[in-house]
This record gives sequence, C-alpha cells and structure tokens, in this order.
Amino acid sequence: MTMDNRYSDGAQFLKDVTVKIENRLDEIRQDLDEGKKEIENMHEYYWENYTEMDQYGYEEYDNRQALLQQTNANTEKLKQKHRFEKMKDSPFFGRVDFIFEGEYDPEPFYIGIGNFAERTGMTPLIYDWRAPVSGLFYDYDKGPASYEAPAGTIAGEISSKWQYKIRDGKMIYAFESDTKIDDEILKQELGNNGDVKLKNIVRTIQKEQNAIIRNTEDKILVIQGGAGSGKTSIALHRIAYLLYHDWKNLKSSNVLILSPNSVFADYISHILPELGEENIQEMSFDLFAYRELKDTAADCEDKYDHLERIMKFPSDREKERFRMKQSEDFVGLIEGFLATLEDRLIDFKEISFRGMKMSEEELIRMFYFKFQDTPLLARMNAVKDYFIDAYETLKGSDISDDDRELLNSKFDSMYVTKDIYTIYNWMLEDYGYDQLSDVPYERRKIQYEDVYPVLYLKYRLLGKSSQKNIKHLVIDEMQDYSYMQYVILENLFQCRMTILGDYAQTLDTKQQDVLKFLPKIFGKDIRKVILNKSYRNTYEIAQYAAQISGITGLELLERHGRPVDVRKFDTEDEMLDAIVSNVNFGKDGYETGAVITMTEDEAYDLYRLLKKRGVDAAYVDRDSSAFKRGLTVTTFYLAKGLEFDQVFTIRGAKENPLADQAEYISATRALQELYVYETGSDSKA
Ligand SMILES: Nc1ncnc2c1ncn2[C@@H]1O[C@H](COP(=O)(O)OP(=O)(O)OP(=O)(O)O)[C@@H](O)[C@H]1O
Repeated sequence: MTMDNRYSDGAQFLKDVTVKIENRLDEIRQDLDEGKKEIENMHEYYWENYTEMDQYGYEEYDNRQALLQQTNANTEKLKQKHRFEKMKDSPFFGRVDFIFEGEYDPEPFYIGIGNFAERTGMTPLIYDWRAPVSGLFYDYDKGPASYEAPAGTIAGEISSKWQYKIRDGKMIYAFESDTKIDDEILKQELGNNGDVKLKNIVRTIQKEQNAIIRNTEDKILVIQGGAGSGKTSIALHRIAYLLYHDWKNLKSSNVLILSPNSVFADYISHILPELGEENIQEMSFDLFAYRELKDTAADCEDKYDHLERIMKFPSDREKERFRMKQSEDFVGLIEGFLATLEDRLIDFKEISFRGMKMSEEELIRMFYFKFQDTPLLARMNAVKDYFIDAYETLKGSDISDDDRELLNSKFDSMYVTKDIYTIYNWMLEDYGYDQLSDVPYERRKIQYEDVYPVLYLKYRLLGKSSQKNIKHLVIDEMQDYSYMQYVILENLFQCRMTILGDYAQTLDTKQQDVLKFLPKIFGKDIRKVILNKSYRNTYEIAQYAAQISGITGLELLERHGRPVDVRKFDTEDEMLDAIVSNVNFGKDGYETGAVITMTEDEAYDLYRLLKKRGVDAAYVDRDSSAFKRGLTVTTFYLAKGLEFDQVFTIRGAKENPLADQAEYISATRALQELYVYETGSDSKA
C-alpha cells in the first residue's frame, strides 16, 4: 500500500467517525433534555402531592430515590457529552494495525483520549489510550508484539503504526510512524511554547514511561528521575490509567496528591480533566500538619519560612539541628522518651464516685497492663470508660451526662499535663536542646524544625487519624520530605503510593537519598524505577544544567536552541536593561517566562523595578495560587516543578548555602532560552 492510500484511509475514517460522534452527541443532548424534564416533573409531582403521601414515608422515599437515580444518570450523560465534544475536535491520534496470531489480515485499532463506539456495548471504533490493546502503540514498533487483555496475553504482529494530528476535526498530518518520525513528532511537541498548565502527553508517551503508567502490581512505586524526565506527567497519567482500570474500586475522590504548593497544584490541575477524569484532591503536607497541630499551637512555620531563614542567616549549628530533628535518630530519641514518660505524666489518685471506688493500685494495674496498648494520652479515657461500664452494670442504668462530665474531669486530672507542647518541651530539655518558648497558646508559633517531631509525638500520644478514604497517595518532590515525615506518612496512609522526585533538586544544603531509607519505612513492597532521559530543556540548557550539578549519564534529546547567556553586570540597572531587551512575548513571541531569584526579598525588589520600567510582570509568592502567561517573578523554590519558555536566573549572594541547588533548579525550568545573570562584586563569581 502506498502512503497516499493509507493517508486517505485515516482521512476517510476521520470523516465517518466524525459523523458518528455527532450523531451520538445529538442523542445525548436529547437524552439530557428529557432527563431534565423528567426531573422537573418529579419535582412538580412531589410538591403537588407531598401532603397526601403515605404517613410512613415510603412513597416519599421512592420519589427521592427515583430523583437521585435520574440525577446520577444525567451527570453520567453530561460527562459523556464533554468527552465526545472533545473527541469531535480530535477523535484519535494513533493507530496500530495488528495481525492476530493465526490470522492473515491486519485489523486497525485507532487510539484516542477515550473509547468511542456507535452505541454503548458495541465494539469501539476508537480505543481509549488506556485500553489493553493501546499498549501496542506505546510499547512496540513494527514486528511481533503482544498485549495483556483480561483473557490473557494476546500475541501477533504489528504490520504498521500511524501517528495523526487532528485539530478542529481536520487532519493536519498522518505519518506511518518509525523511530525517526516518532522522534521528530516528540521534538515538535516539546518545541511548542510552554503553557501555564502541564499538558497531557498521551500522543507521545515513551516506552519506559508507559511501563510506569501501566504498572498495577507494585504497592509503592518510587520514581527517581532527572529534571524534566516527565515524572509529574507520568504520575498523573498513571492515576488516569488506574482510575480507568480499577473504576469499580478507585474513584477520583480516593486519590490524594501531596504537592509542594498551590501554584504547583494549579499547574497540574488540567491533565486529568483533559483526559476525561475528574480532578483530584491535593494538599501540601505542611498545611495538613498545621491543621493537625491547631490545638497545640496557634501557628506553625512552613517550609518556606525555614528556607528563607537559612538563606538569610546561614548557621551550621541550626542546619545540623534541623537535620537531626528530622532524622531516624530523632525518631529513636522520641521513642526513648516515650518509654519513660508514663511515670512522669500520671499522678494516680484513688477514684471514688457515688459509692464506687477504684484504688490507686487498681488504676495502675489498668493503666500499665490492661490498656497498655492504648496511646498514653487516650489511655485514661479507656480506664474511665471501663469504670463507667462497671458502674452502669452495677446500677443497671445509664450514667447521666453531668456525672460523665464529672468523671471525665476526675480521670483527666491525673495527667500532670495533656499539652503536647509542654510534653515536647520536657523531651527537648531531657536531651539538652533549647526549649520552645513558654508562652500561652495564642502566642505559640512552632518553628519548622519542630513541626513534624511535635506531630509525631502527638500521634504517638493520642493515636493517629488514619486516612482511610485515600486509596492512592501521590508524593511529588520526594527528596524534600524527611525520614520523620515519611514515618508519619506511613502511619497515616496504608494505601498504594506513587512517590517521585529527583535527589539533585533538593531544598536542603545536603542531598539526601530517600531511596536508601524508604525501604526501611515501607518494607519490601517498594519498587524503584529510574528515568534517565530529559525532555523539557533544549540540548544547550540541559548540558549547562548537567555541568552545574555535576550529574552525568542523563540522556538528552537533540532539540537545539540558543546558547545559554551567562553574564555578570556592574549594576542592577544594566541587568534590568538586559532582561527587558531579551524578554520576548506577544504575537510572535513566547507564552511564558520567569525571572527566578533566590529569596523572596530579591524577587519582590526585582518585580518592583521591572514594573517601574513598564514591564508587565506578575509576582508569585507562597500565597499565590496560579501563574499567568507572560513574565513571572518568583523564587527558585516556588518555581520548582514548573516550566517557562524563557528563564532569567538571578544569582544571589555567594554565601547563600542553597546557591548551587537554586541555580540547578532554575536552569532546568527553561524550555527554550536560559539567561544566567548576576550583578556587583559581592555576587557569586
Ligand atoms: N513522552 C513525552 N511526550 C511529550 N512531552 C513529554 C513527555 N515526557 C515529558 N514531557 C514533557 O517534558 C516536560 C517535563 O515533564 P514533567 O514536568 O512531568 O517532568 P518532571 O520529571 O516532573 O520534571 P522536574 O522534576 O524537573 O520538575 C513537560 O513539558 C512534559 O510535557
């Protein structure tokens, strides 16, 4: 067959399938209209008749159920409508012609962002990229191939593979794919200008990425990958894949992403809806900790307070103490402290209540033996419940609320304190650390180094609030979580996890290899995957970044661009001039750019100066929830995980202990152009 013939096949198929999609859309719209009317009728019927409905409420109940069913059916239809509308624009992007073993003629399988059949239950005309057969498209070139179907392995041969680009229902191109073309298409996708949202990559998922996306065996999958290797993209596609395959069990509300901040959360929020799935919950661990500690202190520092401080006032002692407090050794210290805490925390006093007594010895026996597995601060409650049970059995009646209150306070008063903050201070004192300031609740602000140790202590003393609803946890930027944080996470979440990150992009002054300690915490359920190919940056930028980080062995895509512009200016004015003259947005220019500094103050100053020069820039700080098209001014730690067409990295003071990581993280944010600027004589040489 000639190329033209094949092209016309795809084009003909596009015509046919477009008509069919339109037909289905018409039907769905009609169904939706009828459904809406049905709901209105039900409401009307209800309001007209509810006074006469039977006294037991059966009819009312039936009515409500019917209404609920109809509403659910409508929601389902609405989702379908959205999917097909999207598919009408671009129904498919790939095709595999597969000759099943024992047969002669190839069967074409068209692949798109969702399944499409003429009618529900009929053989699909287009297959969802997550369907078993679509695996062929990502995993094989021409030749023998197989895929895993529910019935087992299906083997055969791929006679050809096609790549399509369709926009607004029109065929832009159709290529029979081979390695060279695939690479060209990938480069073209990557060469397109950056967006303010991370894009889906279904058209060009690479084989090694696909293996991760389609992995269902491993309970905990840990992905170490260099900057721009597609980790975040893959994690989100994996979630989409799991939602599709495990739809009975896993709903989008069962998935939680632990993300570094709101800008990042917004940045990744489009992929799942683009793929026809609902968006998922995300939260920063710091916010979670802060909420959990609300009853312990009025305020807690977050990671960014800590970072700003170590950059402004670098102190080796503080760095060391911080590291120690997040370490395995410190978990050990807390455990050691807990082992001796019982004696110190309780002052046993005989209980007597309306003629019933519990002696000190009895209390001790209960406390140390009967309820020894209950967390310490919840244990007296267990003893009290036991006491109340015995009392009620004896009297043959329930105890009054007032009496229960009275007993609560009697039992509680045996604790010397129940304040976690105070108990934590005892521990700091025991081990020779400075204590937290002894102030009333309203004035308490827990420093970042103590936030997670206090949270750990709290869970050990009160029990944890297990997050049962979450069945899959995604942890992005895994290198930024400490041993202590992982121990807490392991306690809170017993579910499947996708953990991803890059040790080179650490926000600590020293790299930590979380891959080393994760197995200690999560046991043998862990599987580790390493990604070595970088997709984001041009060759020139990736090489520059590799040279500053000293990382070797990263495979780079041969997508070329401008050389990196590294310059030192005598004055800030000259540097600003250079930024202004290189910024390139607008009709023929780029979509996104960033001026990235080390500290918040530096970012804010530059933002103001750029504004003064009439540059339309936006300032992104830790409270921001999105970044926009055009120029953004921000810090390296907030730019983490994001990408921009143009990046202006502004080197900070050379004493800044995070200078190297900052430069690496900033440089690897650039898609097309990178400028590394500094000013003055006191800057980094
Ligand atoms: N297979 C692919 N096809 C097309 N684009 C891809 C592919 N894999 C990755 N990319 C693109 O590469 C860029 C980097 O991806 P992503 O942000 O997921 O990487 P990352 O490993 O999380 O990066 P970092 O750690 O540096 O933040 C994105 O623009 C993404 O769309």
